[in-house]
Amino acid sequence: MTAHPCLTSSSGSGRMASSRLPILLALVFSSFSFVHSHSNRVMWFQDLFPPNVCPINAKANTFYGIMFDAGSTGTRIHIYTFVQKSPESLPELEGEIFESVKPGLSAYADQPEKGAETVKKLLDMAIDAVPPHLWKKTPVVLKATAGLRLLSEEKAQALLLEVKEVFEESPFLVPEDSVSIMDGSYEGILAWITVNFLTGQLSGQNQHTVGTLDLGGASTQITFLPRFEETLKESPGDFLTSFEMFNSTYKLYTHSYLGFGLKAARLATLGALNMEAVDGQMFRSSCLPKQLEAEWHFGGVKYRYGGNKEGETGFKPCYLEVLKVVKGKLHQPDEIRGSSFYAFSYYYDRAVDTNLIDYEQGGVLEVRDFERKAKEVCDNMERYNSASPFLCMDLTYITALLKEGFGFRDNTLLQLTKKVNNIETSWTLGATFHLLQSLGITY
Ligand SMILES: Nc1nc2c(ncn2[C@@H]2O[C@H](COP(=O)(O)OP(=O)(O)O)[C@@H](O)[C@H]2O)c(=O)[nH]1
Ligand SMILES: [Ca+2]
Repeated sequence: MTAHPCLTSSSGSGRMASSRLPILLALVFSSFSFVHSHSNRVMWFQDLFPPNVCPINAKANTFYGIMFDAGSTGTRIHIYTFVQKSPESLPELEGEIFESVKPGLSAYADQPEKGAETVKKLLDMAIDAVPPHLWKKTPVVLKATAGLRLLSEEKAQALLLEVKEVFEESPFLVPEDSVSIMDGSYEGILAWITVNFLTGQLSGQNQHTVGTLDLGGASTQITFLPRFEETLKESPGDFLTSFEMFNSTYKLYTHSYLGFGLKAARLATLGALNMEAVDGQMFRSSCLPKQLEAEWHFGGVKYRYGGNKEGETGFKPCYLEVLKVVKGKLHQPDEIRGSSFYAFSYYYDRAVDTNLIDYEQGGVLEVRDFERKAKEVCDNMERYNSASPFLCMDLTYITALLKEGFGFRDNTLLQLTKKVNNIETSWTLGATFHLLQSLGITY
């Protein structure tokens, strides 16, 4: 029996999202979201369309791009669908299938084959999602971020090599350099491209671009388009990068701070970052519940940590501890103090965890909202015991990073966003545009 072309199958709980986003015109959205929970599930529209007009599989002008984000805390696949309506028009982004696994590749530092296996499982989703006749034309790329940057060259390369083999055994197009560690400055720029593309700021005449803040597990990025001459003059040279996209050149301020992601900051606060032979040693902090004693695995290393049994706990001593991690370590461009930023990843997750924003909707916060919440959590540590024991430390770190690290004001506005028009706000979309452009497929 021939399968209906609308029939897709999925190996996990992948999410299919779609939104049509013409690139240079005003945005018109028609979106839906769909959750696969079993394999071989029929798409919602199977009965609505005869096979020859199936809206996804039957389009001759549909093409795909597969981008893996090998982050420090997880590996994610983003399968983007594009549609070119006529030879003259620019392709539109139609939708995204997204799935993730934990832990990230760096947790397999000593078992690279096992690490690559997690990538293979995700790639099987793409086999189901992309019609077979397009496999050969669909590029697949993996870019690793801070988790792999922190591993030794040898261990990182062994992981990348195994992943490359998985790609080469797949039916997809494997471009040169398909598996690599991404330069930190690209991480910020590509996320900035994604957010500003999705919010329509890269099209038309009046572009009011927004700055972006990404807080990962091991590194954090800040990116914006400087408007003031002083910013260009006063920023260190390697914080400014020119980038060409959609026929425009953007001179962006961007920096990736390695070791300043949320989880790396936990280790730094505990005094355990970059420590050799930490096995058995107990790290204590006033940011943790007094009686707590536990173990934590990060980047393939086991850490023992606990509260200040006898000493102080609460926001004040915690803030002082965290301050040591950030104070004087980050560049503070004056220009950003009064502007607003899009913030995602762990900024978003911790705001959701503490009911500052809704998980689906996101929301707008001021920097001081994180501080207020940090005080509430740290000064009532036992009440928040059910959530992560690191909640107080995480919120205090976010507060210190924003205020003392980047130099934001208490009332600086943060637009907390996970998705725009059903597409994940991740650097992966910007990276896919860049990839398609470099392959001459589009843009
Ligand atoms: N909005 C969004 N957040 C993501 C995505 N992928 C990862 N994150 C968030 O990124 C954080 C983890 O950072 P990770 O990428 O593992 O660490 P990094 O290597 O230091 O960047 C978590 O808060 C995740 O929720 C995504 O596709 N979209
Ligand atoms: Ca990341």
